[in-house]
Amino acid sequence: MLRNSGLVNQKLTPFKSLTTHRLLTNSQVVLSTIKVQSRPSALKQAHTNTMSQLDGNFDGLFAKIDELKPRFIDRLAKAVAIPAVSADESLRPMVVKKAHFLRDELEKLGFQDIQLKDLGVQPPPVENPKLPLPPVVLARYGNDPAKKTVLVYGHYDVQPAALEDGWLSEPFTLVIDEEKQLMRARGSSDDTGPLNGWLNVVEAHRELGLELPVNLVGCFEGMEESGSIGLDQLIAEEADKYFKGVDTVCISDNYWLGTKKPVLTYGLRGCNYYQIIVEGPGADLHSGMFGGVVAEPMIDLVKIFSSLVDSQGRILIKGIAEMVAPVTEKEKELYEKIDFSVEEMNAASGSQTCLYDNKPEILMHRWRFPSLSIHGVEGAFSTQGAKTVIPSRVVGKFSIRTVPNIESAKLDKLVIDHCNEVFKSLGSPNSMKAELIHDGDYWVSDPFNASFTAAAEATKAVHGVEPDFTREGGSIPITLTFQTQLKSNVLLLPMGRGDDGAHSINEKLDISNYVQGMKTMAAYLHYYGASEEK
Ligand SMILES: C[C@H](N)C(=O)N[C@@H](Cc1c[nH]cn1)C(=O)O
Ligand SMILES: [Zn+2]
Ligand SMILES: [Zn+2]
Repeated sequence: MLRNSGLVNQKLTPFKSLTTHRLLTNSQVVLSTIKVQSRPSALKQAHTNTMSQLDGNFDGLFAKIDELKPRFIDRLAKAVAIPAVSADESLRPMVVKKAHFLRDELEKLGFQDIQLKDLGVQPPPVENPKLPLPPVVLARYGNDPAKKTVLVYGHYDVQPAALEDGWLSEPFTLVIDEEKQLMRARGSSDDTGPLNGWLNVVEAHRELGLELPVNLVGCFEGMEESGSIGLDQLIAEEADKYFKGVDTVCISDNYWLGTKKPVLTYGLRGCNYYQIIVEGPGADLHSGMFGGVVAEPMIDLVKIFSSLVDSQGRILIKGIAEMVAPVTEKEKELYEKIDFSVEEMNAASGSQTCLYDNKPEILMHRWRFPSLSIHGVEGAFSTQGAKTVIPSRVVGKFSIRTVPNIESAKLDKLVIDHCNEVFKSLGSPNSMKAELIHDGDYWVSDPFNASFTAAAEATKAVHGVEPDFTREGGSIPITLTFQTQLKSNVLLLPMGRGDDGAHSINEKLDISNYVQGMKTMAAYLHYYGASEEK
């Protein structure tokens, strides 16, 4: 049943299927080692020819994308209907099912050499030691040595979602809001919509009988929302095999900063995710009988939690601030030029809870300072009502978003030592273990290369404006691995808006962002294919 609380006069349509119903620090060093090679003139000619197939104008291609919109929405509806939540062990079969769905779609679209790469079982910490990791789906479209090769990455897993969290409709049913012209479902923006975008771009070319201007290599994973476990190794193994010849990498898995201006992204924060396990009594206890008599794990956990961060968002763990790269004068100028406002920030959070009252501070705290977030407690009473229980075992979850020049291993040691010291100071008879669940490094790149230029041209062709160049507060753990292992540039080309509600309730993708996003992807491939440099 659709729940429509809070919105009046809203037309809701559950979608029926058509057929069935750093500024530069670490990466600067890496980039300086990438050689820009001139391509032989015959190859340049080939690229110019594919570009000239369009006669320098995208009208036909864009019109085809517009025409195929219902089919593309249908593909998205089918994809989001599979609850591929990588963080929920019980839903792992659904993640695998979505990989199979993706393979079938790729097959139908004529992709070649489709492979489902097995990554083995999930390493600890994990409840089920035999839990299989979902496969990485590899596919290519075209293998013409005269063309450049673009690797497109996306993830088909999603964050958890439940109607009772406050969704207006079933999270795994695509609902079209006709009035707002948006599509609501978990994964619509992060990242099923953008991933589908690449498939749709291929379909539009096929329908037009238009040759793709580049060779496409698809790399689609099912563990991004859980730290991309296993993918680093696969990329290292396939760098000179499946990924041989890749000229550049394009990732569409982040968001515009606000709601109006398209952006291209050259930086991400990293994410180190930890858990604190506190164990005490042999079973959950009656607080009337045992309260004040036994040491309560939840009280110890709350004490440790409160020692991590203050209410102004300042991290209290010693040694972290010292690792953060200092802000430079040149850098400060950049923030002023970005199109963003405190009001947009408040609108996106649905509140007036922003800790800063000016754009540069907001942007710096989102992009270039670390943050520590406390996410939740496993094992604690969390439903409605007033249960008088003492939980016997609680697992607290928190993560730190990392930035240049935080060293991941050093951070882990600082965090775990801190938790051990605080717990020791409590004098509790309970036991406590603090550990890393997964990590992924930050990435900051140089946006002055052919791929970013092509994306800027594509943005101009679709939206009529120059994009802003932004960094992203979120993380895509595998980005730096692509850059270093494939010795290639990486471009982040977002499709959705800053208010899409990724990871939140009522995640959505505006229909215009889906359609314009695909046009931008398509034009990007044409501009990049025709460019003279990598
Ligand atoms: C930006 C991207 N779409 C995203 O949401 N990434 C996740 C990845 C993650 C999950 N755990 C650790 N990293 C994120 O930034 O939370
Ligand atoms: Zn994502
Ligand atoms: Zn995400």
